[in-house]
Amino acid sequence: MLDSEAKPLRIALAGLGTVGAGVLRLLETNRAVVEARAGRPFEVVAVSARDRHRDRGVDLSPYAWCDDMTALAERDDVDVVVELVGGSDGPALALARRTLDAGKSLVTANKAMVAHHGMALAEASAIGGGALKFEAAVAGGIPVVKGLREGAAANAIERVSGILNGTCNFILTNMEKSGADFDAVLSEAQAKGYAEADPAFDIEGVDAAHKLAILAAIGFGARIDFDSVSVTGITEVRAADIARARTLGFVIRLVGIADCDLAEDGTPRLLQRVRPCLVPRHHPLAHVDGPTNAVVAEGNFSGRLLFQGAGAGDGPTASAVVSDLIDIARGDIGAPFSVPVSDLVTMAPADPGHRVGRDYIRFTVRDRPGVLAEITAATRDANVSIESLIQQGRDEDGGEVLVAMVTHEGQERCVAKALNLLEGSDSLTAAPLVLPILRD
Ligand SMILES: NC(=O)C1=CN([C@@H]2O[C@H](COP(=O)(O)OP(=O)(O)OC[C@H]3O[C@@H](n4cnc5c(N)ncnc54)[C@H](O)[C@@H]3O)[C@@H](O)[C@H]2O)C=CC1
Ligand SMILES: N[C@@H](CC=O)C(=O)O
Ligand code: NA
Repeated sequence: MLDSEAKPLRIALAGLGTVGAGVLRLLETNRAVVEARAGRPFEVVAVSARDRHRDRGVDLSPYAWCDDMTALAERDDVDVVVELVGGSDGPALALARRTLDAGKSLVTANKAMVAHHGMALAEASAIGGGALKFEAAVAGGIPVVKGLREGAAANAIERVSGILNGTCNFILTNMEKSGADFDAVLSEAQAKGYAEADPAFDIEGVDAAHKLAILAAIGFGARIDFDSVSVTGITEVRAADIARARTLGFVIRLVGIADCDLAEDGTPRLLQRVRPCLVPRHHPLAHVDGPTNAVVAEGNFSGRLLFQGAGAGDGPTASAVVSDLIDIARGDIGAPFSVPVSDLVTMAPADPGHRVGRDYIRFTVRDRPGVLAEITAATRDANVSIESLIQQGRDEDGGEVLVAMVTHEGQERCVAKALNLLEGSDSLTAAPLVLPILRD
């Protein structure tokens, strides 16, 4: 219940784009419910963005305007700064550091900044005493940071995986359903506010990698290691791959997976990868469509946990930002990751070569005799066993055809060796595309 005598939570907001304007709208619409749950009034004191006069569909007149966003951190009338500007470095990072160094709390949706600087920010938060919260940074509106940090806290987490980028999922599912063109669907995702300011972060898989690195840190109690995430985006996936995958009983989704291996001396190693995968049609991730995200966490006592919901867009992301503000208003300023930053372990990256799995491999080849023999000689010499092979169509000009194969289970290093043997071959017109097949 709202205590009318309680001190208001005084908020400054930097960034008034898709998410920032969404936060102001949510606070206007849901003020009563938000304040009742927080037990305190919420007062937005000041705001900052690039353009004061842009029409955002929200009334900015009640709030002080700051041209210099980093000055928000110095204001005596502010308890918490909400950073919704974006960019791993630059003004967003300067604001975040100054906020935490001033002992104030920081709420951010900026996964790029948390993936690159999360450890330093967590240290600043521990020293200054302000909270560091970033629920909106991972899978938008899905309460997965809280879910892992609190709900699954009793478990050793064995694996975290999921569909972590709404833009890519929107593109892949639209290409699958309507045969739409990649660029047209990307423009639609941008218009709907799902994409990053630079959509290359989305389609090249980097945004999903940012989120995976954060989830891995929370799940495994490890220091964030963004640099060791192996990343492949969706730019090389063609409509023809989606069609062939469908024929074989799969859909294509961009999936991030983080799990552990034991090195020979028994120390745990971390494997983090983002790749377009073939997902069997009966798998729960195959039904995650449009901008929806889903995170699967495997706990040693809870079993498989599935978190699913809107991963992008103004409303869902604003919902996550304001839930962090409610936590801060209630006095929850606990460790931003699952344990205090000084207790997070450093995990070296694992070598994926010995991992066993099945792959879809698509070759783009010249339409001439002997090409298939060349490919199968390479797979034979690398000990890659082929389960099925489709060669379809012939270019009208007789130039290029696609050959798609699915392998039997085998070590990843064998597939890498086969591709190595084919490198530089005059029969291939482009680098082969390898899409792992997700297990159940
Ligand atoms: N759009 C979405 O669905 C989601 C976005 N996020 C994250 O939320 C953050 C904000 O994203 P959006 O609202 O989509 O971005 P946006 O591009 O719509 O808005 C960014 C805002 O920051 C301001 N800004 C940018 N650079 C500035 C600078 N140098 N000085 C002053 N103001 C500056 C812009 O004027 C604008 O008001 C990003 O970190 C993004 O990754 C997180 C989850 C979902
Ligand atoms: N660009 C991101 C926005 C949310 O994090 C996405 O598409 O998922
Ligand atoms: Na979230």
